[in-house]
Amino acid sequence: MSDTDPRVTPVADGVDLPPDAPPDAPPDLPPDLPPDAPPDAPPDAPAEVPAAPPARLRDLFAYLGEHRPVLSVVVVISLVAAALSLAQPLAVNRVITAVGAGEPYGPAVAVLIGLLVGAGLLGAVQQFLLERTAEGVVLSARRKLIRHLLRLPVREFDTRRTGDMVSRVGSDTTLLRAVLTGGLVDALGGALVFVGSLVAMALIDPALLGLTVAVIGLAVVSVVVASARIQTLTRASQEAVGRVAAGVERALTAIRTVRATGATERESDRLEADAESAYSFGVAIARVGAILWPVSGLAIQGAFLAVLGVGGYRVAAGTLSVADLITFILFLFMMLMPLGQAFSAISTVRSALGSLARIQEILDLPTEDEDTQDEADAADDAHAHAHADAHDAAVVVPSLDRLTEPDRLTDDDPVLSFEGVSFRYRSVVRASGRDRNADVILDDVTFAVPRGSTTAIVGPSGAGKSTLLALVERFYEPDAGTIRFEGADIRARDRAALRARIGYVEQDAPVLAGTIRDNLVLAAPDTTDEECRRVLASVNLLARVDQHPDGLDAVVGDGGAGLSGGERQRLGIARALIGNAPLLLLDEPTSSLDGRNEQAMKAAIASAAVGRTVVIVAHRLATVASADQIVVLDAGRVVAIGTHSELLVASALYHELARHQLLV
Ligand SMILES: Nc1ncnc2c1ncn2[C@@H]1O[C@H](COP(=O)(O)OP(=O)(O)OP(=O)(O)O)[C@@H](O)[C@H]1O
Repeated sequence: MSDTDPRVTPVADGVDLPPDAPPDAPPDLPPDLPPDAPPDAPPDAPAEVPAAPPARLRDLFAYLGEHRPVLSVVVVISLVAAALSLAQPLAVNRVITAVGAGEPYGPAVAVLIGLLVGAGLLGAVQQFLLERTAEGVVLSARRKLIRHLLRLPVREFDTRRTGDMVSRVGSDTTLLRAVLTGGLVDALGGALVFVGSLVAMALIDPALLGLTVAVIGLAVVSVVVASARIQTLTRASQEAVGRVAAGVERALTAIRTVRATGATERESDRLEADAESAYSFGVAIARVGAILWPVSGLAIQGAFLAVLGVGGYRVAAGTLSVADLITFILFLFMMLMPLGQAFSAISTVRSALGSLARIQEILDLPTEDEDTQDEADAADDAHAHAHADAHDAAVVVPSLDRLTEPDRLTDDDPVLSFEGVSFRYRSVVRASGRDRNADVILDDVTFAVPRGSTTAIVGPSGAGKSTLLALVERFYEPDAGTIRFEGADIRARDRAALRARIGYVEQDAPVLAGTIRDNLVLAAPDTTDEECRRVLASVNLLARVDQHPDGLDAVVGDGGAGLSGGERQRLGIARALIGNAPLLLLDEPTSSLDGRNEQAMKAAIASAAVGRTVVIVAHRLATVASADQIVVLDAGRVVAIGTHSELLVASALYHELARHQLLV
């Protein structure tokens, strides 16, 4: 990365901390890093969602609430330890007084040693409990995030970067640990020591105490002001870490393309720039932290010197005893210790709040089941649509009250039907702000899929074929129209129950990292090996699996590395078959298959079709020429429906597609 690259303008230079900046204002980013846009967002990154509001202390305490019993124990321990500490100067006073008076001082020394050992032991127990609870806080934050992330509407994954979400689970949660280990609970016990010391010092010499408080007050004010910046900077730093993770994920998932296009250096430079950005925010945090240390150091030294000077003068003047001055100074240090802890607790809590905002941002999103956004948008659109198309009788929007009960279905009723379905991707509409009609992906789509049939959907790339399948799976909701499955509007069915009745093989990544068996039994973990082998044989994959010494335990990497495109797709079909769902949605890969693979794919589809209804998005007409019906989609509209031979005559577009694929 060159020094002149504007993207790596050291943030440490840009992130100056104007004293009058509001606590939650974003740091002054370099000119090309506007606060509302992620620095270095790659041009192909999905539209970023706006940043969530900063987290509050109340949100943080919600995480500690689960651990209330053990934290109560810790607080009690820390209060007892504080009391033991507070008693130490008094014991010292007794020792000095006894020595001065020539009395036996052994018992006083024994008490002092007892106090020291007791405080030390309690400290160890407290430390362990705190560390364990801190791990518990991280664990519960991770659990919540994982549970929530995996249940977000599919729509959210269109606009968020995977690596950034991974980083929230891995890195942001870790910062929560510091809240407990970084002194918050210590500070509670410390508060007792602090107040106790203040009282003792006030009793010994109120004037000296006034002097001490004045010196320390200055330090407290500067620490509180500076720590507000830490929260803002930590948030920015964690955003940068999220971008690094997202960038690494982007590059690694397309590593072959990156290598083949000679983009390795550029990708590497870009990632390093993101890493430098994280570094720069880290340095800015360190700078603020560095201000805190001398401030607390100065407070300690200043208060000590002031007390020593003025107290020494008063001892000389005979208005204060030596034992009282020493006791006062011991209490002074006792008071300063928790103050130092409080300083560090303030900054760690601020850091944690910075990260917590990123965690909360995800947790505040509605899950797929709670989500009403699509429905609300769809209602808006249906309204607008009704106005625009009032004259267009072709757009049929059946209402839910026309539902057919599934148990009243006859064999002649279609298993699946689209009735006047229209759809646009919300992310595109929101991000572009363009004329919404320009983004219509499906427009008044109507067709029925007879029970037991194989229905192919064909059409040019981008016609909306895969989107049709995504709507059946309820990854998105239609803006208008109704999709019925087994007679019922799919919106009236529970998503999980609906999906359990449908086998879905997606186009791009039908294989998960893991073993062949892991992949097969994803939907039905109890499936036996015999059943796995039977299904693999039906999609013509058994011989391939048996070639491998590990058989069903053979590992396939991320994205199915180790299998060919056709094999991955057939493994996906096998997985869908194992669930034994009555409807199979199959999105055929776009890549050209060789003759043998094409035959294997045709055989797999034929096997899948036995006793089932199959809807297959087909890019290669040869694989679906024998389908019972073929739906031709063009720019989101159904332009023809028929069999292969009918369409060759009736549909110019189909004829054209067939001609290109040398089928006529
Ligand atoms: N998640 C998404 N967010 C926004 N737009 C999308 C999304 N998925 C697809 N699109 C757009 O919707 C249109 C239809 O895409 P779809 O994948 O359904 O087409 P397709 O007919 O299956 O194409 P292909 O044959 O190339 O697979 C395309 O213009 C595509 O860019």
